[in-house]
This record gives sequence, C-alpha cells and structure tokens, in this order.
Amino acid sequence: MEPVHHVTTSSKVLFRKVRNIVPPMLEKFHKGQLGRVAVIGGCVDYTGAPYFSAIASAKLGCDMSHVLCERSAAPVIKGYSPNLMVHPILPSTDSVENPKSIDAPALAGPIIDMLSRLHALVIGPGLGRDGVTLKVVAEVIKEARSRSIPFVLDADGLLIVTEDPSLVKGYKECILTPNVVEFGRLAKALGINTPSQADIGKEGGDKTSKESDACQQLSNALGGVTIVQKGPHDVISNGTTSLINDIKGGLKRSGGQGDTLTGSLGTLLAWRAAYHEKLWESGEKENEKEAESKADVQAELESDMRMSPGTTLLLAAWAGSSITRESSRQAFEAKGRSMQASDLTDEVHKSFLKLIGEPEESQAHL
Ligand SMILES: NC(=O)C1=CN([C@@H]2O[C@H](COP(=O)(O)OP(=O)(O)OC[C@H]3O[C@@H](n4cnc5c(N)ncnc54)[C@H](O)[C@@H]3O)[C@@H](O)[C@H]2O)[C@@H](O)CC1
Ligand SMILES: Nc1ncnc2c1ncn2[C@@H]1O[C@H](COP(=O)(O)OP(=O)(O)OP(=O)(O)O)[C@@H](O)[C@H]1O
Ligand SMILES: [Mg+2]
Repeated sequence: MEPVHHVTTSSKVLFRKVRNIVPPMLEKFHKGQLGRVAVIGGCVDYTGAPYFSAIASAKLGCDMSHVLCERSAAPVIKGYSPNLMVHPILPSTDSVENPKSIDAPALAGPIIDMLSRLHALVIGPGLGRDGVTLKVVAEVIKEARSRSIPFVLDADGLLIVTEDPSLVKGYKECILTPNVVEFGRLAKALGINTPSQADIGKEGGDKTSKESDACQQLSNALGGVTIVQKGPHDVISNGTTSLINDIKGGLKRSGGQGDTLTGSLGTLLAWRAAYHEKLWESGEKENEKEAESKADVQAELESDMRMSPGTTLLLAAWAGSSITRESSRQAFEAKGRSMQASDLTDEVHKSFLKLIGEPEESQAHL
C-alpha cells in the first residue's frame, strides 16, 4: 500500500478550526444542548477510570455527564462527585441469575433505552472483562451503531473489538484510542504485520511516517474507523488521512491519563454533532462537497469552508489528544513525580482556554 503521509497543517490553524466546532454559550440554549455524554464502564475492580473520563467530559463543557456502570461500582463513583449521574444498569456475572445462558439484547435493554437521549458514548473505561458485561456491551455497540450515535472505544471496550472487529468495521462515527499494547492486540487480531513502536525506534529512518503508516493500515483494516494511537506522540488516522499530535505532554506515566482523553473526546463528539446540526451559525462558507481525499480534508482545514463529518471527526480526535497532552504537561509542571490522573482533571478547562479559547459569541457574555 502507498504510504499516506500526514496532514501538514500547522497546529495554530487546526485549533482555529476546532474553535468552529465548539458551540458558543448563548442565552437561548437549554440544558442538554451543549452535550449529553455517557461513559459505559466501572466495575468491581475499577471505579477511577469511568470517573476520570466522565468528569473530563463535564469539565470540558458538556451539559450532562452520565456513567452507566456495574451495580457495585455505582455508590463509589457517586461518592467521587455529585456532578455525575451514575446509573447501576450494567449487568455482570454477579448480578444475573444464570450467567451461562443470558439474553444479552434483553439485558442491554435499560442502556439501549437511554440512547435516544445521548449525543455520544465513551465505551470501556474501567469496564473490566466479565463475560456477561462484555456480551451486553457488544449489544449496546450494535444498537448505537444502528442509530448512528458516535462513540469512543477504549481499554476493555477495545477488547470487544479485538474479539469481533465486525462490530465497528466501516463505522465512520467512532474513534478507537489504543495505547501501545492495545494497538498491538488489535493489529494482531486483524492480521496486520506492523513493527512495534520499539522496533520502529531501532530501525532508524522517518519514525513518524512509519508509525502513521501502521495506524493507517489498522484503520484501513477496520474499514476507515478513526484511530488515535497513543504514545510519545499521538498518531490519528482514518485510513486516508492522518494527523500527528506532538504537543508536549508530562513526563509522569501514571495510570488514568487515557481517561481524560476519552472523556474529552465524548464532549467533542457531542459538540461536533451540534455543529453538523447547525445549532449555531459557525460563520464558515457553505460547502456542498464531502471531503474524501487527504487533499480535500487539508483544504477544509485550511480554509473558511464548512467541514465534512470525516474532517470534523479527525479534528475532534486531534483536539482531545491536544487537551489531554497539555493537561498532562501542566499537571506535571505543578506536581512533578507525584502527579496523578486527578491532577489532569483540574487542568482540562485551562488547557481548553489556552489551546482553543472561547468562540467569539461566548466572549461577548464573559
Ligand atoms: N484508576 C483506575 O480505575 C484506572 C483503571 N484503568 C482500567 O484498567 C483496566 C485495564 O487497563 P490497562 O491499561 O492496565 O490494560 P491491560 O490490562 O491490557 O494492561 C496493559 C499493560 O501494558 C502496559 N503498558 C502500557 N503502556 C505500555 C507501553 N507504552 N509499553 C509497554 N507496556 C505498556 C501497562 O503497564 C499494563 O501492564 C481498564 O479497564 C482500564 O480502563 C486504567 O485506565 C488505569 C486507571
Ligand atoms: N511517552 C509519552 N510522552 C508524552 N505523552 C504520552 C506518552 N505516552 C503516552 N502519552 C500520553 O498520555 C495519554 C495516555 O496515554 P497512555 O499511553 O498512557 O494510555 P493508557 O495506557 O491507555 O492510559 P490509562 O492508564 O488511562 O489506561 C495520551 O494522551 C498520550 O498522548
Ligand atoms: Mg487505557
């Protein structure tokens, strides 16, 4: 396959375009219009990950932030924050009568009933690997896809895709956020022979292009799904177009930083949906053409034309990655070696203001 090199648009220009998909804060808006996001995750082992993800969504600016979790995790997550709406509706082996013969679509019912009220889902933070839970979540993925609800898949949510890639293959409204290990597992499941990041480092040559080739190959194997490959820099690809995010991050690798990424992406996906629904006037020129090639995407990013959904998905992924890396940099600057995932949470809004800033219409009210 011909390697497709990444888009060379400067980060300054990209951030200016990101501002166009951030809804202004107007008096006419009602509760919920700036985003209703749900994180699906949280089990007996992990309560931090869904919390970090959902609170990042909230702090970035969505109106309503839900967590749909396993029964035992709910009181714990509720205790972390009264701002989150926590629903104990995710079944597990411990909460169903006969775990060996379950009716997964029926068990997914209470979650599926909530989908019509949600703009975006984040599936996987702290989900765990319970067999019943994963089967139920696979049903939720099918239903969300059939309704074109955008979602982010991370952590144990990626395991579901590793086991059944057809669930997301060809779906243009989702973002996968694998770390190095998760990327390797997905590549193996799809029969892609890519060198590991460690091997790429040893080989010499243009390391960034090799990494973006690997990400592009995986995206293509999944029919053009958007992937954020996390690492020393984040590689974002939808198979035809790639972006590299090398914004400086922190040096502490504490667990849970990926959760700030997924939560931020949830809110950005909700804002992106509002942009395409023309909830407000973005001030861009109308653009009938759907961007298909890398050149089309780059043209939309570097002009004042309205963007196509493919372009805004890449841009949302890039913005989420940027906010996370900048939050990590600021938190590390303040806390050094003691930095924890919760320190990123406190930096999300400052990072947003520094990198993106409020759209002009909001500034008039500040
Ligand atoms: N506070 C919390 O509740 C947290 C919960 N988490 C949850 O924990 C569960 C398991 O997630 P894991 O990420 O541990 O997944 P895995 O259980 O698949 O473990 C991945 C392993 O790979 C290693 N690894 C990560 N990056 C690497 C790199 N660049 N090079 C080499 N090795 C690397 C890690 O140290 C880890 O041992 C998920 O549900 C996740 O959401 C994590 O997100 C961390 C925080
Ligand atoms: N070497 C690095 N240098 C700078 N930033 C990094 C580095 N490695 C990861 N990051 C950043 O840290 C964030 C989390 O990535 P990481 O690879 O730790 O994910 P993860 O293992 O899934 O995290 P989590 O512990 O939340 O599950 C991403 O925004 C990524 O850009
Ligand atoms: Mg992770």
